[in-house]
Amino acid sequence: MSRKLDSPVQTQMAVAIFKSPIREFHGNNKYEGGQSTGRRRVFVQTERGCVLDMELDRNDNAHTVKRRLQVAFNVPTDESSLSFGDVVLKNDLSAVRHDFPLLLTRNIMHRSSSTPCLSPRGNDLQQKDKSGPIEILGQSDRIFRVKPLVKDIVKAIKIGVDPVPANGGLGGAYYFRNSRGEFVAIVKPTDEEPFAPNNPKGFIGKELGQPGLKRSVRVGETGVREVAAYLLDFDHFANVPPTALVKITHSIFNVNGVNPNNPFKKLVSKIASFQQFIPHNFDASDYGTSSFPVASVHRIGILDIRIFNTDRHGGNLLVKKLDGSGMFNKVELIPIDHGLCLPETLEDPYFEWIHWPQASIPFSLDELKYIEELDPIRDCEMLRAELPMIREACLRVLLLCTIFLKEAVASGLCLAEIGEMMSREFRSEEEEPSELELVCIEARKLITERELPSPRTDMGEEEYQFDIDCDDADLEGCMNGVPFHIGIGNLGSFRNPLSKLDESIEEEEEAEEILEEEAEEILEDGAEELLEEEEEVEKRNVYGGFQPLLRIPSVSKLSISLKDMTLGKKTININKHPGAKLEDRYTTNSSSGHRSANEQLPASVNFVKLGDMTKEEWGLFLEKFQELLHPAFTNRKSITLAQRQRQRLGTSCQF
Ligand SMILES: Nc1ncnc2c1ncn2[C@@H]1O[C@H](COP(=O)(O)OP(=O)(O)OP(=O)(O)O)[C@@H](O)[C@H]1O
Repeated sequence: MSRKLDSPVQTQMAVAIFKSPIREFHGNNKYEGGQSTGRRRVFVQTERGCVLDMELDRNDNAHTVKRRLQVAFNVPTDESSLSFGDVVLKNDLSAVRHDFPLLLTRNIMHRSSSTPCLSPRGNDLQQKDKSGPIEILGQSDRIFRVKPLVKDIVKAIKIGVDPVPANGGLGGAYYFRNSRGEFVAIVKPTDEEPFAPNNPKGFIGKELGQPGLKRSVRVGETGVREVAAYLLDFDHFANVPPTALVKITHSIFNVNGVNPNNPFKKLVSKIASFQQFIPHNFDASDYGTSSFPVASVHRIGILDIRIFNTDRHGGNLLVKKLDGSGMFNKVELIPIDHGLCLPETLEDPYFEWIHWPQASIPFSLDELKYIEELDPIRDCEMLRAELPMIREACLRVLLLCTIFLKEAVASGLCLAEIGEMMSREFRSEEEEPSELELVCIEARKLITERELPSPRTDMGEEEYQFDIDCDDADLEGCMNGVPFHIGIGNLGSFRNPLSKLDESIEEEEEAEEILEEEAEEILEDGAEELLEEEEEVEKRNVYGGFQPLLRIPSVSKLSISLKDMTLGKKTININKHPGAKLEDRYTTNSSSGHRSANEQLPASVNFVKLGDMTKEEWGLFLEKFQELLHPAFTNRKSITLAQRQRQRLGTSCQF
């Protein structure tokens, strides 16, 4: 049963501070070392974006915190969940770190539009935020570059220099200015991302924590990725502008349901990414790419590969003329907008640079040294320390891609080749796994075989749900002039792993829906145990749900192999146009101007999951993955060679 909550307008009056037991705070210093004393300040963010400051002490547990939040939101403790990154807080709060946001959600996941949402109640809760207008979350040394910017902006706000909304992009973004009126930072609130509840551009329909524009990046979690990209850009190698997560309070921010032109618009607090504004002349989609320095393209490419960037389109590369005279050879590139990197599962990355000539030029010595010195384990530890809410699945992607980069470079591959091996191909509207994904599929198959020593006897024929049209014989053929052989003879009728994995997502979703419906009914009767089941669903969301029965056909030769074959009958329609800016991929098609998330989200396919493996399986998987890389790279080199030979032959034939 849902309790009556406040009106949508009140709902959106984000409140930062109210009286005890959720207290006021005035800066960070007194909490330094708070973790060791058990006293911590946290920001509780609701699924609709409201932000509340709260102090935890050593005696607090999830229940006591929820009880306090019950006072604020009038939602019973057994109807809400509190999470910190991957961790759904049941009792122990030791995972929670000082100064970081917790997410408060209601347990019933699918609500009708009339269902009220978590909202602070009562006028006494509004507008009592005495903390600074901008507070940097975390105390990392690495964000020292952001501090002076914050100071400048706070000064400017005090004398009435207001921020300006940015027009570009799908999400809400605001340019904050200094006292001279110059742009100093761009701020992107997490609840204004595409499809988030307070998106100002009409892309709404989801709540924080749900799958977002890309299913593998949850709504509200792009900001943490922006910061991760900056932190991973050691020595400012790729030139990512300094970025931090902040809690920021201003009346400019969008709250759907509140008239933006209301002169009495209230202050609202948001959790947002805060990035230094870099003056620039163009973006890469407006400018001749031949003038881009090879080193800049390589450095940005190296970063994109490490972080598995799914959104490196031309608009996300700012171009700054260095000489001011328009001489083409003097430009600097600034990579921005890393909100869609480090997805929770592998999908199709997008690398605008992939066909630029610079990407085919071999790496320089200093680039090779930088890559050689990358230590993905250290990178993961650093991110866990600096951004403790980052999800483990994202860190697995970072680890995997860094290993892939290092091994590829050691095998002599150039940037373009590495990018191509990570990218999927589209053939007649069907999306096929990348070579990287094929290696992962094979590695998973090998570890699954280890777990199930005699698959032929363990698995009945009925478990093979998706047969493909394929003779009971090995496949041989020739692709790009390179002969290939795929050994499938032993398996007979085998199940298409790609279809299976896709199907399993649908099954999982159906199962989830049923669970949620049941949960709704039983919750009405106040049944406690379903909450736990719901948390299990949440966990399965996080880890993807391990499927021990997942069987992959025996593919003896990688890469060339599956990549150039259609393995199943299942057609996956991908509604996207690689290369387009995100905003161009989504168009308004409803008269209200609001785009429903479910209407607009493209179908996406997941060929291989990483987050669902246990620690032990993950270790084994990485071992197999590395073993399989060498043949995959050798194969890629022979394809490149064959292509070059064909090109040469083609050229000579013209004469
Ligand atoms: N650090 C920066 N310095 C200067 N301008 C910036 C910076 N970051 C973003 N911008 C500008 O703000 C615009 C919107 O930012 P951004 O692309 O990051 O938003 P978005 O909503 O995530 O976009 P998209 O829909 O393309 O993913 C950009 O097109 C760019 O012009």
